[in-house]
Amino acid sequence: MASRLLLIGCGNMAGAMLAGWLRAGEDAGRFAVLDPALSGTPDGVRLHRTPEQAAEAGHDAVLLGFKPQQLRALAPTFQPLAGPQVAVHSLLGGITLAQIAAAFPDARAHVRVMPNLASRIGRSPVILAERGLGEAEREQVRLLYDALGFAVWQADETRFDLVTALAGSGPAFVYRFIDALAGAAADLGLDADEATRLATVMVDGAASLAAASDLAPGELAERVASPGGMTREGMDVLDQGDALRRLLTVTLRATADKGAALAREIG
Ligand SMILES: NC(=O)C1=CN([C@@H]2O[C@H](COP(=O)(O)OP(=O)(O)OC[C@H]3O[C@@H](n4cnc5c(N)ncnc54)[C@H](O)[C@@H]3O)[C@@H](O)[C@H]2O)C=CC1
Ligand SMILES: O=C(O)[C@@H]1CCC=N1
Repeated sequence: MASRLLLIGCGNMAGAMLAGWLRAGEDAGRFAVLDPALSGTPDGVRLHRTPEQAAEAGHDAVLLGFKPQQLRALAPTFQPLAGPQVAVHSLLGGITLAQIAAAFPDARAHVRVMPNLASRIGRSPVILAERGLGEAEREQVRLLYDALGFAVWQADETRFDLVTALAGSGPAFVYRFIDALAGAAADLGLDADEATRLATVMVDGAASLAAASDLAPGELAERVASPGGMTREGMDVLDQGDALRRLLTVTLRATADKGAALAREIG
């Protein structure tokens, strides 16, 4: 990995990544944070309040963890932190490698990174794209993000908004599903807290089983639905007119389209 990584903006997402790296046993001294709004950082992680403080401490890579809409306004302030010895990594949803490179033209390499909040527990997919890394450093970067779950290069950057919708935004859709399932059970008579607890543990177990199994999710679903039994009745409701698939197609399209819109906004 880059030996010293400066996280510029460390809110929900970069904070989850930092927690994930420390949980994975990375040395806290390798990380520093630049975020004027943060009340503190984990033990051993330096917190800088100004770019000047951060510049003095030094780093080999920066990870942009603020909002995409802030890129244009903040880039000039942070350009001195992204000189020819530094690689710029970006979490900014929708923002392309070309836009990151245009904002930080002096940096030696640029990496687009799409994790999700499960980074905190080392169970996030992390999608990567890059410009300017050598072969050996590509592997070091992959290993850095692999510590947060499962990191993979996406060679075709035109797919990045779609993988963002699936893997980065995906947890929000799963949480909506859990809420809806628990809410439905509560509407049908179950205690609301019990319904939420059962739905959450069920989704955790079902997802873990799918991840550990050689069987495709569709095949696992068939194994749950005993012939002539209860589950098929419910699956038929979800499958009617491809209702669930159609809903998720619209959901992913809207999410990915917003990525393109954010990129257009930046120009
Ligand atoms: N929340 C998520 O699950 C995911 C978020 N992302 C990306 O991560 C980025 C951050 O999103 P969140 O963490 O959700 O937002 P957030 O609002 O929780 O974090 C943003 C952080 O940036 C800091 N910040 C604002 N202005 C700053 C400045 N001038 N200098 C330094 N720091 C500054 C804020 O104090 C805050 O801590 C976005 O670009 C988003 O697209 C990517 C994948 C998933
Ligand atoms: O909502 C967002 O824009 C970010 C990108 C993926 C997840 N959160």
